Amino acid sequence: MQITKEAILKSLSKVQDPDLKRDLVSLGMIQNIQIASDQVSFKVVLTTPACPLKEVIKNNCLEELESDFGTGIKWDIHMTSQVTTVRDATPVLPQVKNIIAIASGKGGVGKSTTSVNLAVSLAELGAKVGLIDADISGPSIPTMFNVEGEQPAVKKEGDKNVIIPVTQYGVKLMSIGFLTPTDSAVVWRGPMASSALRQFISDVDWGELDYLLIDLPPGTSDIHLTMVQTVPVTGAVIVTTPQKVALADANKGLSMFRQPQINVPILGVIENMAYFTPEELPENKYYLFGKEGGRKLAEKYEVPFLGEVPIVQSIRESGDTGYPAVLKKGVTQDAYMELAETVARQVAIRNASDKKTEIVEIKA
Ligand SMILES: Nc1ncnc2c1ncn2[C@@H]1O[C@H](COP(=O)(O)OP(=O)(O)OP(=O)(O)O)[C@@H](O)[C@H]1O
Repeated sequence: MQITKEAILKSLSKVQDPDLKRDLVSLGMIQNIQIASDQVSFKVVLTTPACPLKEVIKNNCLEELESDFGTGIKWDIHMTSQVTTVRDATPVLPQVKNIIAIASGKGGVGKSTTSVNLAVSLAELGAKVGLIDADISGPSIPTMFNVEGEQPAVKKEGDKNVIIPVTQYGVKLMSIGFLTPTDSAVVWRGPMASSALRQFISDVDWGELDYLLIDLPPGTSDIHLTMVQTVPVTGAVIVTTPQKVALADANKGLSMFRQPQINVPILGVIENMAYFTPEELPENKYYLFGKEGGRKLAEKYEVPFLGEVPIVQSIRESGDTGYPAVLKKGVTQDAYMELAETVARQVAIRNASDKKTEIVEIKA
C-alpha cells in the first residue's frame, strides 16, 4: 500500500482505545503525521496523563501499520496526552477542564485525606490540578498541605478583587480554613459557607486546570446545592469505609447526585480504610470494618469501583504533618497513584459520552 496520510489514518482507524471503545482516528487522537521516504512520525494524543494503557495502544498501532505497510518503515510514534473536557462552552471557569466533587455520606471516612492524595497524585502524573476545601465541618486541607496560617494574596483585575490560590506540592488550593484563624471557634452557617464556595469558584484566579477537585462536607447540605447551582460539575466521587453504618449514608450521598434535578454523573466509589495493614508486612490484611462494602455499593448502583486504600498508620501521620502519603515511596504511594489513574480514566470515559452537565436551577 502506498504511504499517504489517508492510508495511515485508515490503518490506524482499526485501533481502538480500550477504555473509550472507539477508534483512535474518530476520537481525534492521531495528530501531526509527517511522512519522509522510509520514516513516518505521528502523535497519539491520549486522554489521561500517564495512561496505563499507553504501551498497549502503541503496540496495537504498530501491529496494524506493519500489517498494512510491511516492516520496511521506521514508525516514530510519540505518545502524549491532553485531558479532555465537556466544559468548553461554559461561562463559569472556562479554563477548567473538569470539576470533580468528592463526597461522602458520613464524616470521618477519610474524604479529605483521599482528596488531598488524589490531587497530589494527579499533579505528580503531570496534570494541572486545583483543590477547593469546602468542608465547613472541619476544613483540614491547610493542615494536610502544611500551609496552615497562610493567607491567599489578592490582586486587582479592573475593579474586581481576584484571589490568588495558595500553591503547595504542585496543587493550587483554596480553603475555608484560610478565611478563619486556625484556633478560632467560628461556626460557619450554611449561607456564609455557600457564599464562600461561590467566591472560591468565581473570584479565584485558577488559570488553566485539568482537574479542579471540590472536597465537600459529609452528607448532603446547602453546600452541595450551591456547588451544583454555581458550576456544571463533571462528576462525583463517593468515598466510603466498608462498614454497614457508613454504607447506609453513602447510599444517600450517591442517590442525591442521581436525583433527576441534580443529575451529576457518578465517576465511582472509593473504599477507604478497606483493611488494616502493617506497612512492613503489606501482605497481611485485616478486614476490621468488613470486606468489600464499597465494591458492593458500586455494584448495587452500577457505577465504577475506583479502588481501595488500606488503613496505614503513615497515612494518618502524613495528614497530621502536612506531607501527603502519596509523596513517600511504599504501599500507600502505589495505592494512591493507581487510584488517580483510575479516576482520570473514568473522567475521560465520562467525557467521551459527550453529555454536558448543566447548572442546576432549583425552584424554592
Ligand atoms: N487510609 C487511611 N489510613 C489511616 N488513617 C486514615 C486513612 N484515611 C483517613 N485517615 C485518618 O482518619 C481521620 C479522618 O480522615 P479525614 O479528615 O480525611 O476524614 P473526612 O471524611 O474528610 O472527615 P470530615 O469530612 O468529617 O472532616 C484523619 O485523622 C486521617 O488522617
